[in-house]
Amino acid sequence: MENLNTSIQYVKGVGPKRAKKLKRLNIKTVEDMLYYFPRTYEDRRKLNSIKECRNGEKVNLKVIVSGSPVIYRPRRGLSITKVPVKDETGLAFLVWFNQEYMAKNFKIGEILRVNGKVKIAYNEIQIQNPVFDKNDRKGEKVGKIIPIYPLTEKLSNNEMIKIANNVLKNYIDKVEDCLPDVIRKNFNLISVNDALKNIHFPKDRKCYIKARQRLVFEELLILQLGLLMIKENYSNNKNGIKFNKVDEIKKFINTLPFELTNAQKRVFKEIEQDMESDKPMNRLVQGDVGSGKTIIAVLSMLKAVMSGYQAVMMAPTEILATQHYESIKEFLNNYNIEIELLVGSVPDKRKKEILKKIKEGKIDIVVGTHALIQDTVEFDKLGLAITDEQHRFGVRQRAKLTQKGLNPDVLVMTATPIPRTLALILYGDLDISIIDELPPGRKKVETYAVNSKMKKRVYDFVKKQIKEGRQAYIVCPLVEESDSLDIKSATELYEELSNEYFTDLRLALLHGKMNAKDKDEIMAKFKNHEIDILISTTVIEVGVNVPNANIIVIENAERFGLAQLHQLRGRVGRGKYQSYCILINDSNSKVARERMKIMERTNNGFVISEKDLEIRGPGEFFGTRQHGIPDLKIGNIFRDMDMLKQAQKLALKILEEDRHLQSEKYKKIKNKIINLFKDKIKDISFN
Ligand SMILES: Nc1ncnc2c1ncn2[C@@H]1O[C@H](COP(=O)(O)OP(=O)(O)OP(=O)(O)O)[C@@H](O)[C@H]1O
Repeated sequence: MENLNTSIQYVKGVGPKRAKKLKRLNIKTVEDMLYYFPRTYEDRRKLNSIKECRNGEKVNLKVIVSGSPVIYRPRRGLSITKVPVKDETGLAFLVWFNQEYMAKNFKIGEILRVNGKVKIAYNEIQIQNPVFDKNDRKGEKVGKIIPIYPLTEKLSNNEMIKIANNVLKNYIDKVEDCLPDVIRKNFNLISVNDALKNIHFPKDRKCYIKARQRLVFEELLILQLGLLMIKENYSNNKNGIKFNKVDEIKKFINTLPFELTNAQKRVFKEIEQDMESDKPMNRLVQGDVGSGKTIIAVLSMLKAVMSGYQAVMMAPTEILATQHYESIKEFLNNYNIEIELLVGSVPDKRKKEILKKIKEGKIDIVVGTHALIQDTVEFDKLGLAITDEQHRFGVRQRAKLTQKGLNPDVLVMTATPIPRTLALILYGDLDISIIDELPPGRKKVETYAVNSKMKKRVYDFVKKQIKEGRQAYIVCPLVEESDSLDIKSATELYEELSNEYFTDLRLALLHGKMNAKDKDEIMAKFKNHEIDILISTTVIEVGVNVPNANIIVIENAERFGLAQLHQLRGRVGRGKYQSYCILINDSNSKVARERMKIMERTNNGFVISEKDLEIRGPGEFFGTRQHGIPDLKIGNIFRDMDMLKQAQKLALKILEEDRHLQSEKYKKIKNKIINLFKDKIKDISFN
């Protein structure tokens, strides 16, 4: 049973107790440990001298034990063990607290390599709780680069180092390279064995970089291949629905109050072709804020319903689902089409009725939130599933919705433009359509970044706009990670503004913790212009459409990422009025200043997302986790962009040559792909 699937428990130095703790880190087998990478490293190669010791710094010393260990017990419950040591430059003490057994470890004259933090106390140089190697041998702890692992309770880094060491010693030869030799050669990658050894215990920086490169490349290639294979698998499945050519659609388009933009026409054509083919559609529609995605969804649903199927649309929030529901109803009010809204706040009795009707096929179009993916929702004949993602659903949730029909067509909509390279990873399983044109007549939202000293002037400006008949949003500061604090700050701002600046105007407060009915009511009032200023947390961030609102003030704008600012700004500039976005911020940080400048300069979401990638640290707003793609262990889709591009190219080439990875040389990589995706999506058959 000596293979990589061997339970970690049986590795030397582990045992059942440690195995339990390792399980918390998701390390169950030898292989898991091999692929459990250090989070960082500490370079303990350079030796210091005692003379160089500065308070608070970490040092590596080579010393000789110069006297007998002494134990002090200054008070009950505290013992101090001190071992005097020296080198040519001075004298120091190794110090441990409540570890009297340490005293037995040392003999006078013994040579040690020691690593620890310096504490200068009572005129003594102390190294407190140090780690050490004996006999002047470069051992496990001092004299080399030491890996620092992500840890869990009661499991120390030293224990992890030992385990990693044992695993490498006993199993590294069993690891087979999943990358064929030609790929390794072409991309100048080291063997997996060397890479694993050096990622845990790098000899030097160069070895580390080589190791990381190899492992990142492998990881990105596997991910990209997997996503492409899922897409291929899906689109080659001939058992999709063949929707009818529906002439009525043309008539319907002619009755719209506006003409479709060329981009909308092109994208809908792509959708129509997909829908009419016998393969299931799996398409992403990316469009900048306000580019008119809703009508595309409406047209697609109309086509599905006219072909005798049901359609469903899932949105990330109740406000948005309600809004979609209302606009779909309005667009389709001349047709005899049953449309229903299914969200968490629908009362149980009503919900039951709706569910029954959906199952019996009496409802044609259902719009809703997550409530839609519950098991109780069953369709009679689901033909089209649309998700309005705004970065909130993942592959799995999408799959859950899709499984409610028999290979229904799938349309994913997103308003967060993403550079193509990233879209290929985040939405690698989808075909992509882009609405890269705004409806005519839209004016650029004028954007100004100001500091909070200007607030009064900003509010005066808001007042002026409202006097002219417009409406405004004021977005509250984002409070870190805490809903309740968010609400507190929103409530305070609301009170301050109602009592001080806008005493004669109609204000309302909107935040995520309000119940759905209240939220809907406020949104409805705002839409009907019964409210002048909506003070809100970021719940309005996505998709809200009130064309008469022409000004948005964002407080503490520096706390938002660029994509989010762009989304928020997208709430205005949706009608015929010149619109304004005021970013209030007092931050002096370079990144914040740069963000504000970009916002002032451009209204184009695609440009903004490219810039965002350039200036921002990785992973700030679109954590891959949200997308449901497997977590990356070592690669970083932002920092490793170059490698990502290479891996993407290679993946396409490999699949061109061998669509199902059937040849012997890809067998190992195929197994890795299947393994990686197995818990993510059910029923993927890589035949
Ligand atoms: N071709 C068009 N010409 C004029 N107006 C249009 C056109 N297409 C859509 N609109 C209108 O533009 C507004 C924005 O459209 P929609 O709400 O679909 O945007 P969106 O793409 O969903 O944006 P967001 O992601 O910001 O919600 C709506 O009021 C819609 O009726």
